[in-house]
Amino acid sequence: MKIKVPASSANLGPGFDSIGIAISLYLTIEVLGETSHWYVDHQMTDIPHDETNMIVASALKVKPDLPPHKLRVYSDIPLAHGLGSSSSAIVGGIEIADRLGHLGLEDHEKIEMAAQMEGHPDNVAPTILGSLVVGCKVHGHFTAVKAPVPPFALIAYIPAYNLKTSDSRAVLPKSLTFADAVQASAVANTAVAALFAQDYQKAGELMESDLFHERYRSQLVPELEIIRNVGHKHGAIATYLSGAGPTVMSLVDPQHINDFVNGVREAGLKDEIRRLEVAPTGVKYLED
Ligand SMILES: Nc1ncnc2c1ncn2[C@@H]1O[C@H](COP(=O)(O)OP(=O)(O)O)[C@@H](O)[C@H]1O
Ligand SMILES: N[C@@H](CCOP(=O)(O)O)C(=O)O
Repeated sequence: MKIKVPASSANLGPGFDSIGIAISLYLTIEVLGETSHWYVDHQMTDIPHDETNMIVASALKVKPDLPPHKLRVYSDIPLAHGLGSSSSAIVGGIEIADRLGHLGLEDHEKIEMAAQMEGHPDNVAPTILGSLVVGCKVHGHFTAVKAPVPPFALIAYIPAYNLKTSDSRAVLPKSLTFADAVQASAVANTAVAALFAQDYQKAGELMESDLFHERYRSQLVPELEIIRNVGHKHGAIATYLSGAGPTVMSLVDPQHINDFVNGVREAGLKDEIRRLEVAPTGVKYLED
């Protein structure tokens, strides 16, 4: 059995810890036979091969008595780059528990479990449901709603350096004043309304007006402001910090992709640029 899990790009600017989009990079997990102990065969550096591996640990949180198996893992999701690798690992683990344990979990139950493990639903909800999802925690439980997908190309600038989510969260303030929280959530609310209304000029402007996290994190990812400025001249409707960074994501008019990419290169940025698609479906189970 095989499990295919998309990556995700969270926040979309002001939707901090709430909004995310599933994208066309994948974690693939092959579940091989039963063994005496869990073993994860993979080529990633500094990632455990035993039951402490995040995929196995997540599966065991859901069903502690799962019999040990050998897994083979392939991934084209860069680790610690703001493209949701840890959420994909968690969601993959939950799917293993569901399939091997014959649990018959519904999507909303998977979202609840995954978001409880990750702490927020913005990566795990699109990874489970596919496409663009808005979610939150209310009365201790997670809930999520699919939103229309903007018809723009997703162009990711993926810096070579890593940035762990925990390090990027460490620069955020512990609290906001009441007035700042009201203003930041009003921007986010209006951005979501513009996405549902498919008013992309307004949505783009509001996606670039986050007040929750980007201003604190831009010191860690100087490429954000540079690419945002390129986008204003070369056909992007919005540029935001993908997840906790360092990937910078731009929504670009498909007719202007070459202009935009040339603009990024002319601005002196030399790391990887990838055109990604929105993944319309979330985690998938494939018989073989
Ligand atoms: N395929 C995987 N298998 C096991 N652990 C993984 C996998 N992908 C990610 N992780 C774990 O998640 C960590 C990266 O998480 P994080 O810092 O939140 O960055 P990201 O933005 O990529 O989610 C890795 O160091 C590793 O511990
Ligand atoms: N809302 C979180 C999202 C983290 O996403 P990741 O892809 O960097 O794990 C945050 O901004 O910290």
